[in-house]
Amino acid sequence: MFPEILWAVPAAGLTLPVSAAAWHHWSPHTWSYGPGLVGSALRVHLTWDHVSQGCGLSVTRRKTQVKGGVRRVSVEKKPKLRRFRPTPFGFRVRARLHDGQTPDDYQEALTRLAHAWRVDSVRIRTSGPGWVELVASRRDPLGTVTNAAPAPRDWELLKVRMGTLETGDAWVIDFRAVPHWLIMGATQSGKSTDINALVYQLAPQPVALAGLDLKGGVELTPYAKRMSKLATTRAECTGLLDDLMGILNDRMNQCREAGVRNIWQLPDDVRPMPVVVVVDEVAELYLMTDKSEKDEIARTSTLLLRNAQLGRAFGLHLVVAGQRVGSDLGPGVTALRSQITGRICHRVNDGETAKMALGDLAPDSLSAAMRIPAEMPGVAVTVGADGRWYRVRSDLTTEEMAEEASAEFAYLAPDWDALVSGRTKEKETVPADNAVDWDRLEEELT
Ligand SMILES: Nc1ncnc2c1ncn2[C@@H]1O[C@H](COP(=O)(O)OP(=O)(O)OP(=O)(O)O)[C@@H](O)[C@H]1O
Repeated sequence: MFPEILWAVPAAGLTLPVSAAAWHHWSPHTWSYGPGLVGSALRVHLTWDHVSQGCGLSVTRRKTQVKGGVRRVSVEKKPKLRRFRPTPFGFRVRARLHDGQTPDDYQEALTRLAHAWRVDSVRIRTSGPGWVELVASRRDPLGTVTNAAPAPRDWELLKVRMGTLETGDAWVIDFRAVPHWLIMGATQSGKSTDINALVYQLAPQPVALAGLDLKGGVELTPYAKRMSKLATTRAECTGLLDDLMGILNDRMNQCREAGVRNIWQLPDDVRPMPVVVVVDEVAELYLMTDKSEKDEIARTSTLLLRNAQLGRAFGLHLVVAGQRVGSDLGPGVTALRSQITGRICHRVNDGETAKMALGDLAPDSLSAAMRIPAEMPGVAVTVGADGRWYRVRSDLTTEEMAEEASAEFAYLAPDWDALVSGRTKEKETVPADNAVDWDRLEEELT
């Protein structure tokens, strides 16, 4: 369709035939990223005809050919490529979908594309009506450790920057989009670092934090100052979950009376504070050491499930972490998993746990999860708001950072009893340097 033009590659002193379509995507900007990128651009555009055919992305169309007499012939039509752009690790490019194609067709072809383009990986970055944007990385963007940046003071409510996606974009957890998260991983795989990041970044926000830690509290006690409630025994866990059910019921009534479906539709001044509950080592909640615990476990399991089912609309969010979950822990675990749409699967020791974490939402991600190497802690496969899976690596948030943030923002932790009785949106105590709003006081007195 486009006339072939002769395009000189000055750096190599070569002259190559390049289509005008390809020329359209190159710019002096492309050159500035070096010969690697130019090589990739050449490879992608010059080989796109047969690569798209080989990857099953071309379609066969019937066409009338006039040459040597009018006749109908079949031609392979490749998808159009647009917007070739450099990225820190490679490039991204948009492909126009043929009629009848969906981004899933590209999802299936990603490994084939990576081999054809001689890159480490190709992933779908984003898609829209009729197009899909692919991002190709020449080396694994997750290979480097990034220390967490200081928590932003201009936080967005219930959003936490966890790390980096393999597309090079930020990996962000947004509890308002995905209310509950399951974090799975073997020991030393990076689960606690995720919880550190959550505590560190939620601490300055007007959010209540609570914890269930059946490892005797060793994991969450450092953050107790910022937590409104920390349960470390089975009885305390049941009590805390009972309290959450009470909060849930109050919020339901409040929403019903106001004629709204969720707390986010309530006016700012009456909207109750969101609560994020961290459950560490979830298997401990379900493991029975003797038969007398049976009823208590069943009760805990039901309460957790109810909170997961109803919490979304009423600002109750669960983060459930553990080394292992399997159906052998009882039907409650499988039911709980089905209520949790956010999944993070670090390196795991058994396929069953990976299946529990990802199998129902992204079965094609299992092999990627099973291949996470032990020498890359923090690397995980996640499924989030867009329903796609991504390889990710968390930023390194240390326990000290989270502990310091907990102490600094301890004054923001609402009193649990007040929260349960629905009396408070925020703890009445304020930091010393901000203890009295003198201007307001003066105004009120005069
Ligand atoms: N994103 C990351 N980049 C680099 N190192 C990391 C990352 N995440 C975790 N680590 C390191 O890996 C080690 C284990 O991390 P972490 O304690 O979070 O794992 P864990 O799964 O909670 O382990 P355990 O179950 O034994 O508590 C720590 O030394 C931590 O510093």
